[in-house]
Amino acid sequence: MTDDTLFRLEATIAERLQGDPAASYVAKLHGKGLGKIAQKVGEEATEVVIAALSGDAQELTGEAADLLFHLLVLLGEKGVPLSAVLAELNRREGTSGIVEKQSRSN
Ligand SMILES: N=c1c2ncn([C@@H]3O[C@H](COP(=O)(O)OP(=O)(O)OP(=O)(O)O)[C@@H](O)[C@H]3O)c2ncn1[C@@H]1O[C@H](COP(=O)(O)O)[C@@H](O)[C@H]1O
Repeated sequence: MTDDTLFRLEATIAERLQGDPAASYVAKLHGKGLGKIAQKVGEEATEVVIAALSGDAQELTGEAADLLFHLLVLLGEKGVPLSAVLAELNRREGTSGIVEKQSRSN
C-alpha cells in the first residue's frame, strides 16, 4: 500500500468500466447500471457499520476496503475524479465541523 493506491485503483476502474463483464467485476457492475452500483455502496456502508459495532479490527478493515472500492466505482461511473473529492477535503482542512455547522445555521 502506497499513497497512490487509490489513484491506481481509480485508473484500473476507469479502464475496466469498458471491459468484458465476463472477465471483470467492475465491467459487470457497470453493465448492471448506476442504480446497482449505488446500491452496492449502500450495502458496503452498512457492512462497515455492522463490522464497527460487532466485528473485530480485521473485519472492519476488510469492509472499509470494500466500501472504498465500491465508492471509487460509483465516482468513476459518474465521472467524478478522486482528485476532486480530495480537493474538497483539502478545502475543508482546518475548518472545524462545529464551526462549519454554526455558519450554516446563521
Ligand atoms: N478492490 C477490488 C475489490 N474489492 C472487492 N471486490 C469484489 O466486490 C465483490 C463484492 O462482493 P459481493 O458479494 O458484495 O457482490 P456480488 O455477490 O458479486 O454482487 P451482488 O450479490 O450484489 O449481485 C466481490 O466479487 C469482490 O471480489 C473487488 N473487485 C475488484 N477490486 C479491484 O478492482 C480491480 C479490477 O477488478 P476487475 O474489474 O474484476 O478486473 C482489481 O484488480 C482490484 O484491484
